[in-house]
Amino acid sequence: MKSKAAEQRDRVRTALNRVRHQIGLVLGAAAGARKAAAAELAKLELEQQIVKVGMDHATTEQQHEWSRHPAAHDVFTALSGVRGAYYTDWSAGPNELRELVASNAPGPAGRPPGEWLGRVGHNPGITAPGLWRVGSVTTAGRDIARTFDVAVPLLDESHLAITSAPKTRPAIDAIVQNLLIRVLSTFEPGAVRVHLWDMGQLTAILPDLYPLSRTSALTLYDPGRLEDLLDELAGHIRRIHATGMQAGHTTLREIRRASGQRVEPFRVAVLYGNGETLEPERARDLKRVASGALAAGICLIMVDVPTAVNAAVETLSLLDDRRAISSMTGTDLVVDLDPPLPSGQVIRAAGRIAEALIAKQGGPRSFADLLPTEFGKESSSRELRAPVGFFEGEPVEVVIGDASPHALIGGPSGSGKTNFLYAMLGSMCARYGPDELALYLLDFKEGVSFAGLAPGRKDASWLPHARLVGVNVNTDREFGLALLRFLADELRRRSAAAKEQEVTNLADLREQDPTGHWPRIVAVIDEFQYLFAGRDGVTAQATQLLEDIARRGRSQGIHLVLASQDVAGIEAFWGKPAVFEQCTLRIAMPKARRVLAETNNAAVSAPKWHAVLNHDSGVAHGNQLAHVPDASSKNVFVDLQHKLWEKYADSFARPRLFDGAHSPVLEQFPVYAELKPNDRPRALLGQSIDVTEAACGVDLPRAPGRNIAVLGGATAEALSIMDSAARSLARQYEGDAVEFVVSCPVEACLPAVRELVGRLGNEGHRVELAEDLPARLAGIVDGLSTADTAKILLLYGIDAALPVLEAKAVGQPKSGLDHLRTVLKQGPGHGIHTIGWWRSIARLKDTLGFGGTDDIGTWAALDVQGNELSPFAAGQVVHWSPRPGRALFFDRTTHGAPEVIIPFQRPDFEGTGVS
Ligand SMILES: Nc1ncnc2c1ncn2[C@@H]1O[C@H](COP(=O)(O)OP(=O)(O)OP(=O)(O)O)[C@@H](O)[C@H]1O
Repeated sequence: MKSKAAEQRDRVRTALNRVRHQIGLVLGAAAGARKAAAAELAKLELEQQIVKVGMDHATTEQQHEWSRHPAAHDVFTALSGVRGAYYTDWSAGPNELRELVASNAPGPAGRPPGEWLGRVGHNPGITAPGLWRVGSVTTAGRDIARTFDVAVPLLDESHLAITSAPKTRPAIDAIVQNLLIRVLSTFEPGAVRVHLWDMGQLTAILPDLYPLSRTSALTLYDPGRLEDLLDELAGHIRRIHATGMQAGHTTLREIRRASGQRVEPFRVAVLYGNGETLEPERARDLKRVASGALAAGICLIMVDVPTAVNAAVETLSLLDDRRAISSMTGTDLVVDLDPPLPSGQVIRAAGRIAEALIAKQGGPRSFADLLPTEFGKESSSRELRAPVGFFEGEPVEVVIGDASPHALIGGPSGSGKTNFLYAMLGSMCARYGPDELALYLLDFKEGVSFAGLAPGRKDASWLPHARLVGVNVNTDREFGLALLRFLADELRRRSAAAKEQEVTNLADLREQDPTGHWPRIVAVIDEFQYLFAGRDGVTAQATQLLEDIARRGRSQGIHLVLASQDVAGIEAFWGKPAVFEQCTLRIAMPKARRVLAETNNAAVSAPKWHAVLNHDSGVAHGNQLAHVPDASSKNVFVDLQHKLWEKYADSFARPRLFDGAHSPVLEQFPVYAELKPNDRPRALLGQSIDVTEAACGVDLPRAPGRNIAVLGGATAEALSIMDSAARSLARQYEGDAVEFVVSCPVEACLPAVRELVGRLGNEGHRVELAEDLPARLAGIVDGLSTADTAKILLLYGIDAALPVLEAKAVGQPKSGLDHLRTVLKQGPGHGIHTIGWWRSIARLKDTLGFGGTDDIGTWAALDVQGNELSPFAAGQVVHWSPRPGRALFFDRTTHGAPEVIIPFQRPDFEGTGVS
């Protein structure tokens, strides 16, 4: 019998064995699970490895290694299953992609080159293909069905950034050139412009496209001047943005869609960098351009330019010279790049596009192309708008209105400024009738550039829009001043009318006052810098008036067009920024300096017979290049003028012609012809330098001081003034109601004087050529108190008579000079007026003695200096530079300051020896 203890031990042992068994079981299960897990892990690792490398991409050794894996069979079976299923789904994928590319990259954008290369595109550029082919991707399987096209968006969709791999420049050039020729071949010529910049080279960038470089379709930039390209692009962006904003659009695409017109070409700018970051300023500019470019139809293709831009960018990273990774297809797919298009074919294609573009531009257009089919159909109520030239066949317009009220035109001599003015005036006059546009034309140049616009001897026609034509005014700056004064007066008149109608601009005034005559006024002043040619009163007044007109003319429809040959003209503005700033329309002829903004060099490179038009104060983005047709050749403008003249001449008055080279003729002066006997005779001395044709005259009432002194040694002018004064007075007295007493001690002048005496006598007047002047004066003084007949004393060269006058006759208390002084002092009150010619001021002073200058109430000075005249002009400073054919005239009763006049041309007569 087992002891109790033994039994207990057996029980424990048994229990322990059971536990051991259980533990063994658990451990066995755990080991099995672990093994299974390890196998699963190995299987998954294998699967991962296979997926990573690709079932078909493994090397033979790899394949072999995999096949030795215990799970190889399972894994390959599973993966083949998955892949099979996937490819069953994907079988439609390549096709879908092909169709997608085909529909978004039609024609040259995506089709093989044989179908289009060498043909000129027809797409007008209102819309653009969305994608442009660069290559293809073939997915695993290597069967044709799994190859699909790869294309990138460009133009207004996305930029493209290309990153090179070593030795891939030719491959990159091929990508870029293929893309560019696809783009260029898609659109009609002119619809796309390509800009090329390569940091490393100037000339050898994509040479196959060079045939296009003689057109605007291709522009190359200096390697060191990326800023030029960026500035230009920034300018386009700003301009397009501004145009779009006005019409309520934010992108060029919207503007095109809304207007149905291309408006602006697409632009593709290719930037070749070197993989290094740009200098900070350029990088900033580039970022700025890139962010606004797409909305303006500008696309950047950046090669190795590692600047992150804040805009849509697709990427192509080259793996080698045939393959790349594209952001369009993701990193798993390798793009097989299209091979370069055959160089010869690209050159030919570029050549054809260039020829088509040149042909389309139609070569130089003619003046007739600027003219509308029907004349005078436009209203100038809001603005004046007229084409002045062409760019690539498209008209380029000048706009003068509230936004661009005044124009500044600059260009060196011979650059075509005058021609431009003619083109502009012709184009405007053909569009706007004389009721809509009134011209005031002034040319300070020597020559007669505007003379043909007024009726002439050879051609009786005139430009009906012209109200005033001033030529040969280079010495008559006062005429410029007169024009400015006239414009300032007109400005006031218009302001007053606007105020009365409670409006603020011309358009509204015309609306409120439809029967009023409110044409837009354009005042053209060629070589305007002459206005500022001296440090004198003319310059000061001209500056003030010009500033006033420039500032306020805008809203009253008074516009200045200031032209100048050289920098001097513009320098005249220094210190007068108001005028300069108001000239927001700038027109720079080739090589013009300072007309455009300082950093804007467009005029430097402008070709002959072109002009850079800029409505934005000369800032680069406002540049518009235009070929200006020849408007100045024989009969070109004249033909238009004849047509306009026939149409309007009956209803509009002829313009006033002021020709500084011609003295006026008294007999041809309407004021002279209209003179009749009257109580207040008026002596005409010459022509006023004024916008309206006015004679300047001296009233000779019976009042003290009403004598006239002609001062200076310029004989011809002095005779002229004496002559016109006498003849005009003669017409205002009945036959013998006046007596002319004439004296002329100057031998050389006697024939002229005798001629006048004869003429006055023939007209029935009492006229006496006094031989003994002292005696005659004594007689006049004696008869002063009883004088009833008016007397005009015409005393030529009194200074020559002074010795005789000073001598006292024996027994006489008074000399002839004393009598003369009495006549000068008391005569006018009794209707006895002296018109005397002193050849020097000193002699006049001698004549007057200590009695002061009051008896000389009016004078006309010739070749005497201004400072000598002060005592006769109430002590004021007198600016006067004597010049032939002009006199300085002052009438104490009517003038604040003296004015320049033009003595009349004395009728020719024989035998005077003085002319
Ligand atoms: N667009 C053009 N096409 C053909 N010929 C032109 C053109 N522009 C100007 N010309 C010719 O060039 C010459 C000089 O032109 P224009 O008189 O207009 O120059 P300018 O700049 O006014 O010179 P200047 O200030 O010396 O008068 C003229 O004989 C004119 O016929």
